[in-house]
Parts: sequence; C-alpha cells; structure tokens
Amino acid sequence: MYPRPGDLLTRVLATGTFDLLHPGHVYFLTQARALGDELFVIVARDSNVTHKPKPIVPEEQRLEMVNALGMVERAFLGSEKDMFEPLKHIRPDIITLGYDQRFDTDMLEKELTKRGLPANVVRIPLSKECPFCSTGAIIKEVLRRYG
Ligand SMILES: Cc1cc2nc3c(=O)[nH]c(=O)nc-3n(C[C@H](O)[C@H](O)[C@H](O)COP(=O)(O)O)c2cc1C
Ligand SMILES: Nc1ncnc2c1ncn2[C@@H]1O[C@H](COP(=O)(O)OP(=O)(O)OP(=O)(O)O)[C@@H](O)[C@H]1O
Repeated sequence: MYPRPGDLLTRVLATGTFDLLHPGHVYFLTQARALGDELFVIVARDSNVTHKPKPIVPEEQRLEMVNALGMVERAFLGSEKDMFEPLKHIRPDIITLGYDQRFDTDMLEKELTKRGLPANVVRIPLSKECPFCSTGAIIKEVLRRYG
C-alpha cells in the first residue's frame, strides 16, 4: 500500500495524540525523522484517548496539522480497534516512543516480532525545558487566564 522501493529506505514510525501542537511535538518528530529516511505518523483516534482527558481538537484536524509538518512524510489516523493493524501496511523499520508513552520497548518489540512485524523500538527523550512544551501545560494556562 505504501511502496518500499527496493527496501532501501529506513522507515520510521511515530505515534501520539498531537492535540494543540507545540515545540515538544516538533522536537519529538524531528528526533524520530533523524533516525531514518522517512517518517510516518499514526495519530491516535479520539475514541482511543482514554488515558488522559479527551483531546480538544478533533482527530481529523489533529491529522491535518501533523500532515502539514515538513519532517513528516505522511500521517494517518490509527485504527479504532487494533493498534497493530496499520503497521501491516506501513511496515516500519523503527518505531519511536515518546518519553511518556506507556509502552515497554522490549515488550513491544516482542509483540511486533510475534505478529511478523519486526521493528526496533527506540525511546526519544524529553526536550529541553520550555514553558508550553506539553498539551497539558497549555490547557492549564488557558484555564488559569480564562477559566
Ligand atoms: C506501535 C503503535 C501503534 C499505535 N497504533 C494506534 C492506532 O492504530 N490507533 C490509535 O488510536 N492509537 C494507536 N497508538 C497509540 C497512540 O497513538 C498513542 O501512543 C497513545 O495515544 C498514547 O500516547 P500519547 O499520550 O503520547 O498520545 C499506537 C501506538 C503505538 C506505540
Ligand atoms: N517536550 C517534549 N519533549 C519530547 N517529546 C515530547 C514532548 N512533548 C510531547 N512529546 C512526545 O510527543 C508525542 C505526542 O505527545 P502527546 O500528544 O501525548 O502530547 P503531550 O504534550 O505529551 O500531552 P500531555 O501534556 O497531555 O501529556 C508523545 O510521544 C510525547 O512523548
């Protein structure tokens, strides 16, 4: 579906909610892109964001913003039912995890191999400090000023 010409390119995949884009997201995606030749992104579905408050920005608009970023080859909305489903089409060589993404790198690598989708899982560290490099911090400040 997403051709891999001669398998010469290293395809990296990053995932996340990407609600209210900020420089922390830019850092995360820039670091991910630097690990390979092309960066694909899976944007989390509204229905799957259950580990924190529901996103402010609807999924189609979050997708549009991520797709507009220069380091991103292509972004997609993820599956609502099975997080491994889109990987069958994207076939990444490397999957990056954010500093706060609740997956264990070794466990995820094992699960991927079990499904015939082997990939290296790499953790990207937190960026240098910045007052609004977190969606939660932006929302908190908006509430402080206007709430
Ligand atoms: C390998 C991988 C595949 C994923 N696929 C999907 C998916 O298909 N659909 C989805 O809604 N979320 C998917 N997710 C989850 C999210 O994109 C994201 O990781 C999750 O919402 C928690 O991260 P965040 O708090 O940084 O948003 C996937 C995560 C990983 C690590
Ligand atoms: N400041 C940052 N430095 C490095 N990575 C970041 C930073 N902010 C976000 N990321 C990464 O970007 C990805 C998507 O982030 P997410 O959509 O969860 O936003 P967030 O700003 O971390 O949200 P929240 O504040 O609600 O936790 C995640 O993998 C996360 O680890």
